Amino acid sequence: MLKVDRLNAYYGQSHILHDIELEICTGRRTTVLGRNGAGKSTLLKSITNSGPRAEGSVSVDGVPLGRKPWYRRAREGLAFVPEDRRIFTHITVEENIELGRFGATSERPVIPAEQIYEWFPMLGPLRERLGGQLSGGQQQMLAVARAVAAHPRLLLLDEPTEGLAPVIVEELAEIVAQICTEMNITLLLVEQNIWFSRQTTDHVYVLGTGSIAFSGDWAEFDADETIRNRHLAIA
Ligand SMILES: Nc1ncnc2c1ncn2[C@@H]1O[C@H](COP(=O)(O)OP(=O)(O)OP(=O)(O)O)[C@@H](O)[C@H]1O
Repeated sequence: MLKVDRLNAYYGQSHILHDIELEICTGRRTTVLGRNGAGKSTLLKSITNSGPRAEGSVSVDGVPLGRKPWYRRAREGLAFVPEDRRIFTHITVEENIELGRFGATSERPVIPAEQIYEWFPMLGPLRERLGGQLSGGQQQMLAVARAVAAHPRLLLLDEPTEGLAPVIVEELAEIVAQICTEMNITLLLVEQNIWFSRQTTDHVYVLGTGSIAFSGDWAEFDADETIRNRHLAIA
């Protein structure tokens, strides 16, 4: 479904990503693990054309994405939750979710509000609260809720667990896994949190400094101590 071919990305003169190749089939859930500074956010920003200068090709279902920005792709079923979440702070939780709905189509009908609050029980009592009055964990829940409100077919998540309390990480993992399964969403997650990745995905890439160092399932990942020691600094 999503294919990334020989992707190179640059910030000014700095060559950050080197010949990245990724392939994610429909309905698969994939994580890209990497240390701080490995290039995870740069990868998602390159795919979504929202930052670095990128060369190479990114296609969805065989159609090259070109330079059209990702926020204009909601109606194509593509959703992205960036690291900074982009919550609208001066409108309510309900209105933030409402805004996410504009990307729905007749083939991918809008998700009713009640279904969203069932998936994200934390948000129900906060419906009338302004986005700017939420905690970090509540904002992250809202960012994911808004992204799924239009029933996407492909969801990109940039380090959703960053700065969250362990109990919220656990809740978010359960929700992400449930939603992706129920709606058959293809997921590309970039993370440092291996536990969260393990709960939510079935295929792992490891990004060394700017290039793919490993690709496999969790059993293969667990068997490869060298990869974990060299690129993730865990035993
Ligand atoms: N706007 C920018 N301008 C110049 N260099 C940048 C910019 N953003 C990131 N970089 C550099 O690109 C490299 C990869 O950064 P990136 O943010 O993609 O890493 P990351 O794996 O997402 O790390 P983190 O987990 O810390 O967010 C780093 O060396 C970083 O300093």
